[in-house]
Amino acid sequence: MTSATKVNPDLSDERKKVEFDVEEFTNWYYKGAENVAEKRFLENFFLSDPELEDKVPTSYLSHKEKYENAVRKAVLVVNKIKELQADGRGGVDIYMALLGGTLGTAIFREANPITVHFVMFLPAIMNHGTSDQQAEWISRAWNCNIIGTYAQTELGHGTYIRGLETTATYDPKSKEFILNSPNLTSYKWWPGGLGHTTNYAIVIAQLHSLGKCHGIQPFIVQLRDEETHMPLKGIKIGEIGNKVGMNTVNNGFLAFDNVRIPLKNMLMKNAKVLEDGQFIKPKSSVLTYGTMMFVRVVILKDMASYLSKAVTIALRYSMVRRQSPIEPNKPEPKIIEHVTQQYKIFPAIAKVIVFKITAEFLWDMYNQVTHDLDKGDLERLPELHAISCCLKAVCTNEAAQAVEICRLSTGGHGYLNSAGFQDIYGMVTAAQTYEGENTVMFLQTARYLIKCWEKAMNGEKLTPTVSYLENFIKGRNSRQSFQNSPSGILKAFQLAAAKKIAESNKHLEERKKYLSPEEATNQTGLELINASELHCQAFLLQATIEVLEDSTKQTSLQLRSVLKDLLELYSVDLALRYTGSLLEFANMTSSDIEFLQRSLEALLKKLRYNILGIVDGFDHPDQILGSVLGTYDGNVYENLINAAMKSPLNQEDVNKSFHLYLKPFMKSNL
Ligand SMILES: CCCCCCCCCCCCCCCCCCCCCC(=O)SCCNC(=O)CCNC(=O)[C@H](O)C(C)(C)COP(=O)(O)OP(=O)(O)OC[C@H]1O[C@@H](n2cnc3c(N)ncnc32)[C@H](O)[C@@H]1OP(=O)(O)O
Ligand SMILES: Cc1cc2nc3c(=O)[nH]c(=O)nc-3n(C[C@H](O)[C@H](O)[C@H](O)COP(=O)(O)OP(=O)(O)OC[C@H]3O[C@@H](n4cnc5c(N)ncnc54)[C@H](O)[C@@H]3O)c2cc1C
Repeated sequence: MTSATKVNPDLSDERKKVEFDVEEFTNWYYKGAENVAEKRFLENFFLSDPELEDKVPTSYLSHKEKYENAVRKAVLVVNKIKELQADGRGGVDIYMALLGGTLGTAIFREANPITVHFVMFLPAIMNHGTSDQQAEWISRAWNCNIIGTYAQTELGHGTYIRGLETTATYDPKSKEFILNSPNLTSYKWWPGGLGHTTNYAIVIAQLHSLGKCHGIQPFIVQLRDEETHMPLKGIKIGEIGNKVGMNTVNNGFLAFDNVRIPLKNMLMKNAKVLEDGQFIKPKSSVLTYGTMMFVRVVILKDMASYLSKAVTIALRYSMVRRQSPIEPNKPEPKIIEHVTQQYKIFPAIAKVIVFKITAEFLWDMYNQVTHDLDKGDLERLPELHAISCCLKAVCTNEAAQAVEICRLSTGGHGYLNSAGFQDIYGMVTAAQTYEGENTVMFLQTARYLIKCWEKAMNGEKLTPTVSYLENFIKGRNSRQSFQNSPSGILKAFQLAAAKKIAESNKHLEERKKYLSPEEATNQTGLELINASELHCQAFLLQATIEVLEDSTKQTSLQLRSVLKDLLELYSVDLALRYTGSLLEFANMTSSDIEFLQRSLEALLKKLRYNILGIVDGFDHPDQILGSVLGTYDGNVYENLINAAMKSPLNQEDVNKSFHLYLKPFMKSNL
């Protein structure tokens, strides 16, 4: 991955000090040399296409130009994917790479305007459609003959989906549903691509039949004419305006005025309406929520890749930027020599690996559970729901925080759009809200944990992600002293999570004596969130310990040792961030904290000369990073001035505003 330009000697010197084989790490990280070759092939295939390159940085485009440029590219990208598939190449992974991920964001800078078509519209038809409905819609959608979105959230309700107000009323005479938006708060609001891109949508609406409401159900609805793209009769549609980030996505609003759709357009794999209007209940009412779960699982993978870009930029920059002598009369060091700077970046690098490992773990679990669901087995659905909710919350919260710290670690230059952090942050922080606001996600997990606690107290067997509660109840682990090792810290977190769940449950039960169960839950919300977060942190650490142990058996000693250091750094940092809970619940003492602090400092020192190999090993070409501060050659000052010269204002020496406003203003006092 060498650059044609001369590499900044500060960075090439650093590379000489890396003790392990960077390519070996890359192959380990992407699970095999074949995957790395495929990744590089795809990156080259897409990024070498001049049509996908921006002549002017997209941040200088207007809102409308940004959107139009993104749609142009989306079409090119899908056509290129089809080209690859015609050559017998690629499956779902290509979509993963291009709809989100690092390659997709390199092309779009913000996001792909048709991501929701692939990530929600299509999966919703697959998950909720009968085989007849799949036969009718899937191939048209897959070939993009129709483009759809997932219209669930409304102006008035996003979280509490049982409160959605759009209605779909069945008319047995015409065998049609009539869709209506009874008031302003029932307008659909936020669906990706809804504004001007899509012509179909999965609409989540309250089903009414034979005078009764049967709760929310998914309907497939045509919104625009397939030829003219004009909104169909009774449909009011538009875009909701520009946002913190993801401005290429064209999130929209939508209202219905007596829009009729045929009976067969309700997705009926789970619940059904018969021709006479009779409603057949689904096996489980939560099956309607399946599409959301799929996206929560996918989000985790994306967090690891977005964060891997941010840390690469921050670390490379820190190895060429020199500022502030540490010893008087000595030259200014690379800013990475300031220990506080190391602490801003190294733990975030460890997080990339932890999030990626856990995302893969969760992906396998998701596939297993959906396979079971297809056979009618719902047993592990609550567990998957619970773990995916808290992981989505912890990983998006921590990624957003870490990206912001990376930006701050690059000082003033990080505030420039050309540094690349703004686009990454825009993507990551959006995920804190979409697909379930994070506080609400923590509360969903807590609801499950409390149930598990009650089961464990009754001696019932628990599923693997919560089995540590059984150990706690049987008295195992509870009297152990705190141990400063990844597995010791894991035990401490499991103990803290178990005790916090127990304590929350105790307070919940106390409150239930004088409050309704729901209000008691509300009053206990702060503790429940805390319990959920501890549970999630324990899970992240456990999954990483297990996977690292297994997957590094075949690696070189040098690589294994660096990965072990990173795991230790991750766990020590985690323990230090949660001292409050560990002191309260996990037999930690103040001397343990002192020891952890020293371990942290020692680990930063130990990793100092190997850490560049890790970010180089993430293998992001400059185009993927999209940052003047993170290029492989480290020539940041040349990059900064070159990027500044691309500003439209720098294309002329004098701007017309001088003659129009400044000059008359400045001369007016004469
Ligand atoms: C096909 C191939 C294609 C190839 C593709 C290849 C892949 C390519 C990938 C490329 C990368 C792309 C990157 C991503 C970009 C994304 C774009 C952005 C998209 C953003 C989209 C959105 O933003 S779209 C809207 C999401 N909007 C929410 O997310 C609402 C949250 N709000 C709730 O989710 C509920 O409203 C809430 C709170 C549960 C209360 O609902 P409620 O009141 O009914 O629930 P209760 O609390 O009473 O819970 C009742 C019982 O349901 C249980 N349960 C609840 N949910 C469950 C569930 N999901 N599964 C199972 N069980 C569930 C619960 O555990 C209870 O169980 P129990 O009774 O046994 O305890
Ligand atoms: C970039 C982006 C893309 C999106 N794409 C789509 C899409 O394609 N399709 C779609 O349908 N939707 C989409 N959404 C909408 C998104 O799913 C919702 O915004 C999200 O679910 C949060 O709902 P809300 O906006 O109603 O927030 P609210 O629920 O109003 O949250 C506001 C505050 O209230 C708190 N709160 C709410 N309920 C509770 C509770 N029970 N307990 C404790 N606190 C609570 C929250 O924690 C938060 O602090 C998108 C949103 C964004 C930002």
